[in-house]
Amino acid sequence: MYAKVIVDVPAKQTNRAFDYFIPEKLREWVMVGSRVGVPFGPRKLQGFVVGLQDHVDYDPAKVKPIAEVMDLYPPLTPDLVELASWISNTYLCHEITALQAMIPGALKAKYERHVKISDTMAGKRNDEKHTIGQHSMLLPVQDEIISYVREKGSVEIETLLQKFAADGGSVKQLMLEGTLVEVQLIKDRMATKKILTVIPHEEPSQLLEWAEQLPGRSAKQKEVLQYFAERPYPIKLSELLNELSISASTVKGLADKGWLDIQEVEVFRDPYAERYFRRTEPLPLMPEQQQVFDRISQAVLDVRHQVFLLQGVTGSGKTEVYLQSIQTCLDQGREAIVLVPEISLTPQMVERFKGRFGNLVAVLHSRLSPGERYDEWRKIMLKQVSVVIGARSAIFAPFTRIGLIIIDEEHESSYKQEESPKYHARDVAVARAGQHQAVVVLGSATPSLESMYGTMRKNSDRALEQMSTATGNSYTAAAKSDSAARGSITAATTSQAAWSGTIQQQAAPFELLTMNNRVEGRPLPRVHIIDMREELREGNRSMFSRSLYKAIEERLHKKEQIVLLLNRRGYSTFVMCRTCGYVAQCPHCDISLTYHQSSRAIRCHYCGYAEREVTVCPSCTSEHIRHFGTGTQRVEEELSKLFPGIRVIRMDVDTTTEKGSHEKWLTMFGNRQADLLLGTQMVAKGLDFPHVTLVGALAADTVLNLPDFRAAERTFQLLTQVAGRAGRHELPGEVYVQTYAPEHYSIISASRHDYNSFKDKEMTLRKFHEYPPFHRLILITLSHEQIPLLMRTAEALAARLKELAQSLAPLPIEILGPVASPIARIKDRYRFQCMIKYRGEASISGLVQQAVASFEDVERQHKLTISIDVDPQVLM
Ligand SMILES: Nc1ncnc2c1ncn2[C@@H]1O[C@H](COP(=O)(O)OP(=O)(O)OP(=O)(O)O)[C@@H](O)[C@H]1O
Ligand SMILES: [Zn+2]
Ligand SMILES: [Zn+2]
Repeated sequence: MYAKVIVDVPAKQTNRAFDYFIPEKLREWVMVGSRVGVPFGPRKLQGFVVGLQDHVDYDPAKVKPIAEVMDLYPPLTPDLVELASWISNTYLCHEITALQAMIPGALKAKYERHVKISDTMAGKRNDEKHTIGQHSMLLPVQDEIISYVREKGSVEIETLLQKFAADGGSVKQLMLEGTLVEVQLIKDRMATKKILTVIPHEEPSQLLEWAEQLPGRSAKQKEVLQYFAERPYPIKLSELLNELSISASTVKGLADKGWLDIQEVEVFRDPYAERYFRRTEPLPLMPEQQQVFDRISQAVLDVRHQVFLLQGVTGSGKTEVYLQSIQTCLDQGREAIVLVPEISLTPQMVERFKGRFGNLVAVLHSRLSPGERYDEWRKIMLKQVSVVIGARSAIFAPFTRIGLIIIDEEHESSYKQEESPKYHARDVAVARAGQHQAVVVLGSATPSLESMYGTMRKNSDRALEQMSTATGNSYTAAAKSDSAARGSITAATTSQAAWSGTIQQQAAPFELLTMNNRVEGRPLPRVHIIDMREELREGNRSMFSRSLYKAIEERLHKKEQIVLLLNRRGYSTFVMCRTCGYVAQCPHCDISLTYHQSSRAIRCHYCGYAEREVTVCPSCTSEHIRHFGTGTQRVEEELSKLFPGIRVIRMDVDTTTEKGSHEKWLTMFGNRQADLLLGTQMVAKGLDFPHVTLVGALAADTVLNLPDFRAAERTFQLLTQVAGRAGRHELPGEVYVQTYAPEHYSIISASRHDYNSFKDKEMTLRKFHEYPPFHRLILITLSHEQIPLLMRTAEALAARLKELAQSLAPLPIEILGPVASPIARIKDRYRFQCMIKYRGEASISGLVQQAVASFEDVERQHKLTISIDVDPQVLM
């Protein structure tokens, strides 16, 4: 038997599977998805088994054996292995990068250099050691070193050198003469947590009998046996000691007699262990909810792969539909994955799922410690749970019987990962659901235009797609030919250049489901647009319009609650000299520094560079330096000036870094310990507080000015979402939107809760400008320290792309650029970009791969980087 293994080296030369022989003793253990240790050139590396086969078509003597298997159960399921290959093809990343993204950080390999006693020495006495040819005297310290290593089996070199620090030379000597040999071990970054546990393995009657036999002075031991006779269950050693006020030696004495067992038992680090979740029952559904639920649950029951786009206004009760659909899925004995944006993975959200499904739910988010994350993941692995709720990467949960995948707030840009693998969780979800004949529900009040387009797509795209797949295949040969074998390892025959698996490259059209009403017929809040230019003309220079000011005052009086959104990205946070116009810039990036009031420092958000605040202009020495404070901090100050005694909770990156802080603030707000919740986008999503009757958006339109074709869409989404926080329960809500662009269609549509008019207008514009979703984009960013080389390479790459695009003539492919990136320098590296615009669902990955491959030498020799982003969300 042979295994195909992808090794732990993200490089072009190793981006394919290598063949290894499976030794007899490992046959039972090696499966598709196993982690294995394999010899690779002079090293030993971790790798993933991606395939098994009976024979190889070349001299089997050249195939090296697998050295070890890392896990009892493979950490990846076969469908995930296939998905990794799809991701690598779709998003143009190394396959190992995709595989690594699917397992928890705790399982990433840690390579350790150890020494052990050489095989020839193993059976001998220390003083029988031989150096080359001659017998040598054994120094006492060498004797000690050998005995130490012998006892331990193997010792990390670092540890050994530390222990025998004074005699480092002796260690080296022993290694040189071959008494000690170096071995490389592959270890996990994190071990499972084990706790000493006392286990009674005999009947209570037997325990009592033994208690009788004990002499009188062993009263404590008697007590322990009696304790277990009454309560014959395992208990943590520490707990037992505590409970009976005894010492460990008492219990150990009993264990030595064989009357009790003390064992290390694996425990799960559970971040929610101390929390109690009140059980909830399914609510009787509203008519619109019922219709939607019927469609979804029928597809689940039919075991039919279908993607639904659920467009439901804020407060229409989407979550209840998710919960009941999941129940259908669980009743069928299948599993469900729920993705929510990191930022809205709030305690409120977790509570709703834990409340309904209790211990069947695992939670995965980035605020867990690596240990907690690992343990939640293992609960999935060991099938102790059937629902996982988590951020983006939870789409890789190692379930094997997926029936339903839900993506809440599907329009969120955070579903796209910005580092390699640069996948979009929504597209991965559709692919994975296809593997399982599962249902996908994309839910949002403001669906992305991409998903909306998915419901409009006709089969005419098919023809185009088939055409391009055929062309894509012609690149397979090119990719194959450059696969130089390494050492004695022979290249596997499969090439990864063109997708040939079972995942459909193009899914069937999505089905649109809508819910236009809030539950129990509650009205959507009334939205007022405030023209801030008008305010200025009337002499109001404050950041609050007169009407918003009055509205806040009124809520404070009525003891109702307020949510204020400040979209920080567009707000002035820089340091400027009012005399000469100097703006403090990062010396390493082309970006202005941000003022942080709490630390009185100015910082770069890209590279972390920081300096103390300036009081004198470095350019003209004027003292008229103006600090435009971090948006939210300044608003907070202003609020307490205008409304003395107002209780404000501020939520932004500065106040939510600490673990659990998110939860703390929201609980406080929920308990009405504050009047006003002020924050960045964090306050816009998913929150459901009954006493919030007023929502204000300060500087609503700042995103509109960003150089991004999605600016209008993002503005519309953000305003609709934040407006949706008001009046969700009995009390009706009201919203104030302050803007300098009151006539913009995104703001007008949002104020009327009119998704369709926004969508129609925006679709028309996108189509006209040939932007997504009608065309697709691939962004290629090149960076280097020197402009001339960078420019030359960027131009050559663009030319190469154009040349290759020519050969696909009937397909409309446009190569734009190269141009300097909107942020032209980051961390002292200049940046240029090329954009590829193309039609249809065509896969042009082969073309891009081939073009980029011709610049590999430049990349290596000059440390130039070329990064590829398929379907980019951020164009900076
Ligand atoms: N069938 C129902 N009967 C009574 N109350 C319901 C029903 N369905 C949902 N609700 C309640 O209505 C409120 C709004 O529901 P939910 O938060 O699920 O809306 P949503 O569509 O997810 O909104 P958003 O997009 O703003 O997050 C919640 O408090 C929820 O408990
Ligand atoms: Zn100045
Ligand atoms: Zn910087």
